[in-house]
Amino acid sequence: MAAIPMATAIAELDSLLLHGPSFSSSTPTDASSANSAASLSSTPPTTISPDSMSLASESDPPKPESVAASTIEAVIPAPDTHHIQSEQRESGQPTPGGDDAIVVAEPILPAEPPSTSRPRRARSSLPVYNIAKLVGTDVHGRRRSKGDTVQEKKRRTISDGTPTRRVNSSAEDSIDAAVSTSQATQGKIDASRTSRSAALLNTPRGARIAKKVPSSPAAGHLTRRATRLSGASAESVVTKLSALSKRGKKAVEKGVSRLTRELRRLQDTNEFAHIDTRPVRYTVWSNGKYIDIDPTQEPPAPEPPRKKVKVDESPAQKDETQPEEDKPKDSPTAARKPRVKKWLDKGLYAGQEAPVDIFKGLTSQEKKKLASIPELMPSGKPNLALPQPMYNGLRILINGRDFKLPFDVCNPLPPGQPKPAAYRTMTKNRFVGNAAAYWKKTPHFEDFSSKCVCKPDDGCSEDCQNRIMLYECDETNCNVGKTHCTNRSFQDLQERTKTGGRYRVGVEVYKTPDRGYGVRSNRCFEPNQIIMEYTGEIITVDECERRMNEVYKDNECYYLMSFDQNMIIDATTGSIARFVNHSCLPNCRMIKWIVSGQPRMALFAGDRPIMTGEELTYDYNFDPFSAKNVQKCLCGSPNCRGVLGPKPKEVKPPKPTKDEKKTVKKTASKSSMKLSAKVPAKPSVNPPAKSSVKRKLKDAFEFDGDDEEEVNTAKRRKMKAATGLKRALSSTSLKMTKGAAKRAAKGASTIKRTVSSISVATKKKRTGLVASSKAVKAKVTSKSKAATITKTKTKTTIRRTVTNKVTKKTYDKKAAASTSSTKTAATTTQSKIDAPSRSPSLTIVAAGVSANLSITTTTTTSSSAATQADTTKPSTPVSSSSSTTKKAMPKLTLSSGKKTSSRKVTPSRKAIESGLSLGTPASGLAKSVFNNKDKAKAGVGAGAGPGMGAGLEAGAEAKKTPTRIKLVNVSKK
Ligand SMILES: C[S@@+](CC[C@H](N)C(=O)[O-])C[C@H]1O[C@@H](n2cnc3c(N)ncnc32)[C@H](O)[C@@H]1O
Repeated sequence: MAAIPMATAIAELDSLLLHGPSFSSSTPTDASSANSAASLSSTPPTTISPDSMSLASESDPPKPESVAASTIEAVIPAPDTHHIQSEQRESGQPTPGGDDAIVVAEPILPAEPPSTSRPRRARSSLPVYNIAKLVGTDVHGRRRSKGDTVQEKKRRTISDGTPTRRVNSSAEDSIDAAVSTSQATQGKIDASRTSRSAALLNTPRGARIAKKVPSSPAAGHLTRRATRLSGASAESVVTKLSALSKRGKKAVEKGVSRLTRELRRLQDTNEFAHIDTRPVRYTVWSNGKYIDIDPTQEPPAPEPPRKKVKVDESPAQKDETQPEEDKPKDSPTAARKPRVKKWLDKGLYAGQEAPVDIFKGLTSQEKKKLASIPELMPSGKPNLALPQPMYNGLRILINGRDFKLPFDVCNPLPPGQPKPAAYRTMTKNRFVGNAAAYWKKTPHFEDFSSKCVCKPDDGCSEDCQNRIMLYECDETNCNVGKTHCTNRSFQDLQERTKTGGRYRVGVEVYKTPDRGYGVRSNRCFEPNQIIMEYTGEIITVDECERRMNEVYKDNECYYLMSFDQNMIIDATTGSIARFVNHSCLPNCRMIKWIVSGQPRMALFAGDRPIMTGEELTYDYNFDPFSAKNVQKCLCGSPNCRGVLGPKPKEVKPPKPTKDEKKTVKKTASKSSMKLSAKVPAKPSVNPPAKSSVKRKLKDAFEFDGDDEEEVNTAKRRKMKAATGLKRALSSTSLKMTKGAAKRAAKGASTIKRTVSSISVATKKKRTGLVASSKAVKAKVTSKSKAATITKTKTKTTIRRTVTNKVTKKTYDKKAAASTSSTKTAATTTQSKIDAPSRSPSLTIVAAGVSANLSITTTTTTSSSAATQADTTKPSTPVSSSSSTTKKAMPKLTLSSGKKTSSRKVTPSRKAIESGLSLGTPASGLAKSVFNNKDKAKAGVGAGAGPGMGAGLEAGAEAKKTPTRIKLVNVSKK
């Protein structure tokens, strides 16, 4: 092997690499050399052909044979002359690296004879690619050509900074390409040598490289080694090729040849080789959120330990609830101990004992019903797997109930309802002004000190006398105790709502499409269940009048309701019950109860359950007093009355039987007082005329259309009462009345009241009633000027004044209660006579019939109104006003007497409520005392209800419009 200068060898090697073995046929010529030189020095090509010099080494991989060639450490004979070689020889430049340099090169192949075929460049069949364009770098061409620095910035480097090819195909690129190809071919080529060879080029880059390239081979070797260590070049294509078969290699070579220059430029990078040198970071996700854990940051401070629960815990529980940090660190197992979830062993009601006595807690009726359902009777063997619900299940099974999912499971109510403008709420009634004093003077139920006589099994249900009288049971008046008592609605309400929440409160205000605001249910309610209390300021009539004239004169809505006696609830400041609208077919009732001696009004569900989302309504029994104030009713019920007006009156009384006539006779003769209020109304319309009497009687009986069944019952009862009354009225003469009044004055008249078989009287009181014959006569002649009801033998005097500007009615009532020692055949009951000093509607309780027995007299002239006004002069001892009738009510016997039994006369709770609901809002006792002369301000007195304001305003129209005189009478036997 002949030694040749190293420079020559390198030059030859470069030449070889640049041309590539495959191009050897075309390279030997000088023309091609010149061509190559031109190519090397040219600006980056925009078009590169496969036979271009710059691409030759890239596009044509070495032959497989050359891969297997071992490293040659010798002189490599130059296959052909090259212009660089020539230059070197001519210039006599020393070979960089010296003679001892190790050159790694592939074996030299024998030169092929010159090809006779046309030059490749001329071959139009070969595709021509604009690589720069393809890779998107052609836009930088001009800038680079001007020596822009971008050129340098764009240069890719391998890990140790060794420059590789650039996009353009300048001379240095060509050299770099050659070097890369050489590396790819042999994998052992010394980069420093190549760089040196590049440095030999007479180009700016050559000059730069010449400066940078270290002169010592060791330095170059280091660079080489570092390049290999980068990981990218070590896994070169050629290395892979060596492991492939011939065909596989060809395929790879073909693929490689198609690699774009850009990709090839990148193939040594970590990204290309998918080598991620960054440290691995594990992301942490919690509850669907990415948690950025910065290892440099300190872990967050542990949460402060929670407050200790006061309840006693077992040691095991304590151990579980103890925070991790509190646990001893020397017991890692304890710290890692997972929390154990406890599951019920069996069934929904696991853990609850099956009731031993399934009758326990049921009412007597429920017990009876349960006994009639064999399926529900205990089989003797308790079902431990699925015991029945302990508390309510059986009751629900017995009674049945419409079912709806609980509120929090299924809430059909759309949220975000518009709410009324801020208004002041009041959860408890507040007496304003003289109202409190007035109430204290009123003979209410303080003297009702006896307890009910219910048994625990009964649970103060339908027959509880407290319930019948609309007293709520409490510790003082209940015989069965809180556990069994079911007559504690207001207490239940308080219990239910004390913790608040939509479901517990159960109602919400919402905007109705056409009636302003309304109230709807947020939950289900059972029939007759208390829903919410109607609270507000309790004011006197005078105060109400003042407010109407001064404060509310411009209001469209009034929230005034007749409450008790002459008092009114003004809910302008009050509970949201004031927003409850009217319906002619309501699902609720407004009922007044006495709770711990105080009157309270509340909205109760009607006779059917109320579903979630239903609008709550009750019948206002609205009396507009004037056509001017009539409002159209928009309740939309099938039986809608069309206007917000009073309940219809109906019921044609049947002809009385002989027995009834006799009874009436007796009744009339016995209690003349009861007629004192009634008599005046009657003759005013029909002195003796029977047809008129009939009509009046027909008018007299109102009924509540809420409950059909109840209505029927009420009708029957009313009919009986009506016959008696009719008879009494028709046969009453002045003389008789006078005599009766005398007897009453003597206390001979006994008022009986049959409520139930339970005697509730604790005090015997005698009531004397003096009804002046003059007053009665005046009433009969419709001049009713005065009626004096005087109860003598007691010293209690109640002055009740319904004040209008002109009208005043004064009652002197000297006994709050009377005694009854007389007993009926079936029941002997003496009730407290004056118990019904509650609102007139409540007086129905005594008779067990429809609460309000009203006689409406229509007077059409102002003179009659004036006459009435006269009757109400303060100086005149009272009269036929509604107030009078209220007081007289208990004294009018409606029961048929002889065959009266407790069962017969005991009103059902529904009947009472029905009657009450009738009486509460605007049913208007005060309406009866309608003082035309004074512009109907008497209407305020008891007009009550939302319609009261209208009643007041109607006063102006009083002279022109018919005056309604409504007398409400309830008698007691
Ligand atoms: C006590 S307020 C009831 C709450 C009232 N909707 C509000 O927005 O304040 C009574 C008034 O509501 C209206 N209203 C109630 N029920 C009605 C009905 N069924 N049809 C028409 N208007 C009704 C009448 O204007 C009535 O004077």
